[in-house]
Amino acid sequence: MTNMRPPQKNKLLKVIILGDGGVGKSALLTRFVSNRYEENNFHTIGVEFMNKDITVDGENYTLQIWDTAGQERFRALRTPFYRGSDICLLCYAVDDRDSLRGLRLWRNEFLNYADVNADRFPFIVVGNKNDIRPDKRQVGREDVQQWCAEQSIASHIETSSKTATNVTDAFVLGLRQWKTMECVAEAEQRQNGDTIDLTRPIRLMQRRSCCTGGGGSGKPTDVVDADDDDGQIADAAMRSPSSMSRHLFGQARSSPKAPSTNYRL
Ligand SMILES: Nc1nc2c(ncn2[C@@H]2O[C@H](COP(=O)(O)OP(=O)(O)OP(=O)(O)O)[C@@H](O)[C@H]2O)c(=O)[nH]1
Repeated sequence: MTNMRPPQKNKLLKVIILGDGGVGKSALLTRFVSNRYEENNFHTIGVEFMNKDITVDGENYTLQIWDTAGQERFRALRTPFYRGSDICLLCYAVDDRDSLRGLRLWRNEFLNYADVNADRFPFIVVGNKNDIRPDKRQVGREDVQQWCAEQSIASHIETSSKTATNVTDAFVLGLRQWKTMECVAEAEQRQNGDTIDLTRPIRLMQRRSCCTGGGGSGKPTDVVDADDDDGQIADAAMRSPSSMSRHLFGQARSSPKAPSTNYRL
């Protein structure tokens, strides 16, 4: 007989990346999951996702990250996939002022289709391409801080998929914000008497309490500890076991990033 506990499954969180076409959403995903960067990317058509295992503050997570098409003409292809998101990265490029302005529309589109409480949802504003020459920069940190304050968004980070700066940190920031909000929601639930939402049975079963200790024996790709703050730091899909392959929804594209498995609607 043994006292060993069975290995705990990773918590599965759905992360969605939104923003104008060309700000670098696909590059961010590729850098985070595969640690690769390609200079010439094709526009995403529809949506696609990749999974990535990560350990943060001693807890194991599988992030299912959805990259969406930024071009307006693909709106109908991407919006059905907003539901069930746990974290949203709102992405702009620091050399494109309009892409920051556009985030208000992206946030509204997400709120419309994801049906979440705007005040209780972890939005992270990500300013990509911060490797560009200073004279090319169109968005200063003060501009973003002001924008975030107006939209009541607490978290902002600048990244570069090209130089791999802060890319993991952006996802970890989202994860920590999600965890904070879950803890607040759980505390409120306890105060108001436990209420079980029977409309979300699968997701409830997938999660352990966010306030309990970590552990688990998954095979994390990245490990981030609590102290690392300053350092480099559609339901069928949710059940996908793959952690590295890229899955396409909508039309496939002729891209060097073609996935090993394609799903088409
Ligand atoms: N300098 C620089 N260029 C980047 C960076 N990330 C992406 N790019 C470039 O920006 C272009 C667009 O990148 P994508 O990742 O395809 O942009 P996207 O937001 O996914 O675009 P859509 O698929 O149309 O929504 C590509 O040519 C990339 O090489 C970065 O961090 N720095």
